[in-house]
Formats: sequence, C-alpha cells, structure tokens
Amino acid sequence: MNLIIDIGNTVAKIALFEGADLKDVVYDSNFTLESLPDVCRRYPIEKAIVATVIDLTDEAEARLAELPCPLLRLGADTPLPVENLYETPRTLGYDRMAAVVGAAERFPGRDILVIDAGTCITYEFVDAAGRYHGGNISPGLQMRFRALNHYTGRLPLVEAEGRLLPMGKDTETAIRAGVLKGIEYEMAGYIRAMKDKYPELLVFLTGGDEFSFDTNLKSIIFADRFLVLKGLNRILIYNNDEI
Ligand SMILES: Nc1ncnc2c1ncn2[C@@H]1O[C@H](COP(=O)(O)OP(=O)(O)OP(=O)(O)O)[C@@H](O)[C@H]1O
Ligand SMILES: CC(C)(CO)[C@@H](O)C(=O)NCCC(=O)O
Ligand SMILES: [K+]
Repeated sequence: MNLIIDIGNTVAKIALFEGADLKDVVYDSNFTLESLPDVCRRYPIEKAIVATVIDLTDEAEARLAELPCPLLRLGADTPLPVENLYETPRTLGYDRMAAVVGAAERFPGRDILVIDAGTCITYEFVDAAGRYHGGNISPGLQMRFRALNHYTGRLPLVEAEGRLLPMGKDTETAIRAGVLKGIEYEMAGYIRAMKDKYPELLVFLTGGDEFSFDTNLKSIIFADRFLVLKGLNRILIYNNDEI
C-alpha cells in the first residue's frame, strides 16, 4: 500500500491507498505525527510520500525517519505529471501542486480551476494541456474570523455555525455573514471570471471547509475532500521507479 502524508498548517492528514483506491484517512497532529507508528503497524506499507507546508519539528522528522519503507519528499525537484509554470517553484506550497495533479488526473485534457479551502484558500489554474499556470492565496475561514477579533477592540470571535442572514442584524450575524458571504462571493467571482476566459472550465473544490453556492454555480463544481491526498498518491505512483 501507499502511505500519503499531507502536513498542513492546521492538521496533518495521513492516507492509505491500494493502487488508486483510497482506503483510510487519519487526521494527526502536524507537530508530532504521533499516529504514524500505529498506522504503519496496521497496514502493509510499501512506499510513502510526504508534502509539508510547515518546517517539521524534530519529533515529526523522527517519526518519518522510522518509516519502514522508502519515502519521497515532494519538492521543487520531484518529477511531476503536469508542467509547472510557477516562477518560484522553490517557494510553492506543494499541497497546491498536489491538488492540481489530483484534478488533472481526474479530468485530463480539461481547463480546471482548483479551489482548496483550508487554513488558507487557494485558487489554482491548470489548462487543458496539463500546464499549471499558478494561482492565488487568500485567508481561510477560521483565519478571517480570528483576524476580525484579533485586530479590533470590539469584535468578538464568532463561529461559522449559527444564525445566517443575508445582511447582519447584530454584531454576530454581521460578522458571520460578512465572512461566509465574503468567501462565497470571492469564489463565485473567480469562477465567473475564469469561465469568461475558459468557457469549458471545470471547477474543483477541496479542503475541510464547505460552502453554499447558487444552483447555477453548483452544477459545475466538483467537490472532493481528498483531492490533495489523491494528487499526492498520483505523484508517488508517477515516481515509483525512482524511489
Ligand atoms: N480528526 C478529524 N476528523 C475529521 N475531520 C477533521 C479532523 N480534524 C480536522 N478536521 C476537519 O478538517 C478541516 C481541515 O481540513 P483541511 O484539509 O482544509 O486542512 P487544514 O490543515 O485546515 O488546511 P491546510 O492543509 O491548508 O493547513 C478542519 O476544519 C476540520 O473540519
Ligand atoms: C498557501 C498555503 C499556506 C496553502 O496551504 C501553502 O501552499 C503555502 O505555504 N505555500 C507557500 C507559498 C506559495 O505557494 O507560493
Ligand atoms: K490546504
């Protein structure tokens, strides 16, 4: 089996694949990777890949060093099944590339906008020829709520769940609708602008956070919570002979 480790800014995701089939996903601490030894005992792991968007702690490095199989560390020098046109491949967050690879594998020969709603929200564009053109980074859901609270004297920390109005009628509903509608309109704006330029555009939405869309937009959006993990598995298989 393939072991996939996606270390994010909030949480680490550990996945097991049998060929292209996702068999299990475990959420783990991105500081300690404390679930890894147990995962390795439970599954017959042959190869592993890790992608991280944070500097690893000594403890996390120690868990990786103990892996009972070869480990591919995804980075700027890793051969990829898509062409990378990002001008600074060494500063690219490879979770972004993994999402792009996952989307391009699912729909080869299509223009695709990939939206990943995690700690940050990223918007990536890969064209029908399999070229990754780059994309944008904006604050994620929790980051927006926390920023409003942190940088003001009077704004409380509001949760995403709760009364949602088109226009707020008190501080809490104003903040909740401001953040949620802000993200929804931001995403819808990207989709409309990109669809003008690429009429056959497909849209992939991934990441832990879910959002509502008008029904017109909804019909063209594919949601896959595990797109990054699937992309990482694809990259591991692509490099199978090298590791
Ligand atoms: N143990 C868990 N089981 C199931 N879902 C979880 C667990 N821990 C976190 N989540 C969900 O996953 C979301 C985070 O998923 P996501 O893949 O976007 O990771 P992230 O770490 O926030 O993003 P990034 O990878 O950009 O840092 C959380 O908001 C939560 O809803
Ligand atoms: C944008 C995030 C935080 C999304 O997880 C990550 O991909 C990252 O840290 N990227 C580095 C900057 C860049 O991609 O150019
Ligand atoms: K992410």
